[in-house]
Amino acid sequence: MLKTGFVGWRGMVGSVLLDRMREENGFKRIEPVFFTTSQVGQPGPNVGVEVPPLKDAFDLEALKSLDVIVTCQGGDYTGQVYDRLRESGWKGYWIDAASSLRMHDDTVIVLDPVNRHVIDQRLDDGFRTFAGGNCTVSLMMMGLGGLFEADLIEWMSSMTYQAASGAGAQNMRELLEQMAMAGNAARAELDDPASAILDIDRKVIEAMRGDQFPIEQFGAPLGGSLLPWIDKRMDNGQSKEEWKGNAESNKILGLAPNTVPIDGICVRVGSMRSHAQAFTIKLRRDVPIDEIEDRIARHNDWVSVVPNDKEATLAGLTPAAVTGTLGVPVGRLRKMAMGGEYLSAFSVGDQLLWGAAEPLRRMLALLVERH
Ligand SMILES: NC(=O)C1=CN([C@@H]2O[C@H](COP(=O)(O)OP(=O)(O)OC[C@H]3O[C@@H](n4cnc5c(N)ncnc54)[C@H](OP(=O)(O)O)[C@@H]3O)[C@@H](O)[C@H]2O)C=CC1
Ligand SMILES: N[C@@H](CC(=O)OP(=O)(O)O)C(=O)O
Repeated sequence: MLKTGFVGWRGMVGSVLLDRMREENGFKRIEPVFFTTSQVGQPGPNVGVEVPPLKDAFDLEALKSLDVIVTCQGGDYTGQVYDRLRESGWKGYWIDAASSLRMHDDTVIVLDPVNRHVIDQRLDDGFRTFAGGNCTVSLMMMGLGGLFEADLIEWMSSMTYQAASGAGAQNMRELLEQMAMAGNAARAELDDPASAILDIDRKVIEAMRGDQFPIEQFGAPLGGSLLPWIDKRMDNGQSKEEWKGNAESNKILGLAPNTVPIDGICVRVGSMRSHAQAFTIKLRRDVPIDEIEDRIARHNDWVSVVPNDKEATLAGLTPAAVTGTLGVPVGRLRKMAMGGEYLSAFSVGDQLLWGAAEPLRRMLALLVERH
């Protein structure tokens, strides 16, 4: 059995990973060891098999004894440990949720329903470092995998609607605090059906612009508003989140950079934990819409096509409908006014499941299968 260390399992992504592993009986097939940066010696989590007390996540000797390390602890941790571990001669498998190693030449970005062929090839070639993709990228590729597989996409623009969870647990709390404060600012007027909506609106915007409005995490009001910038600025004016769309997607598919150009604007909205994206897709040829729907729906077990009507869209193509599930619905599929080669699409997916934890869980399961 592969001796597998888990770092970052207490965090948001790590907790979702543990839940999924419990659901799939994943801990029965490995020898799990749990690590911590803050609680050394305390009991490990209940995962249905006996586990030793928590070990120090910076203890290189303990890490070197492992066959596999799965980390959801973040890029800072990876930066402090990974190189030293490899330099010490450790040849185990490193599976990472963070972005820091993704674009390294010796790292494979894992999303096996889309790039199992790339993963298998790299494993045969001796690759030992694996990273989950950016949440928006993974969810986009799960949704549109059928079009990529058939090489139907010439280029694509993706406009995102990203949930608060992508920024972290504290940000989810802050979003709710903001919503509560905005609502409470107009409480009396809301309780009075005769009050004027413009009075309500004025009180809410005053609260949102006031000194008491909680913006420590996001830096600006998100509840009742939106934030059209995620992550750092790149030299070309893109945000880093936008840059990842192109760079990571092509790498996932094993393609040279920019083979399928992908660009757009990434926007934080007031969803809790499901990202949504609107796509403008330039097809290589004018493919009939029923063929497009068929290719999308057949690509993997989690994608589904939502009929392009209001009732089905509101019932199934929203963060409220999708959160907590592994489903990746794709809808609003139609040819655009620009011509038959231009396709619109909209997708939603839970950014902690397929967007973060699930590709890592499946990569570990794949290693278990091969050993
Ligand atoms: N959030 C996201 O959407 C995505 C995140 N990622 C990557 O995963 C990394 C981790 O993200 P995320 O899970 O959101 O991080 P969290 O902030 O939820 O958790 C990170 C670590 O904080 C420590 N911690 C301290 N206090 C607490 C507490 N009260 N409850 C739980 N943990 C606590 C834990 O480490 P310890 O047990 O050692 O104290 C935990 O592993 C990110 O840095 C990013 O690189 C990747 C894709 C998506
Ligand atoms: N940046 C993503 C979340 C994330 O952690 O992305 P990455 O794994 O690429 O750092 C978001 O804010 O929604």
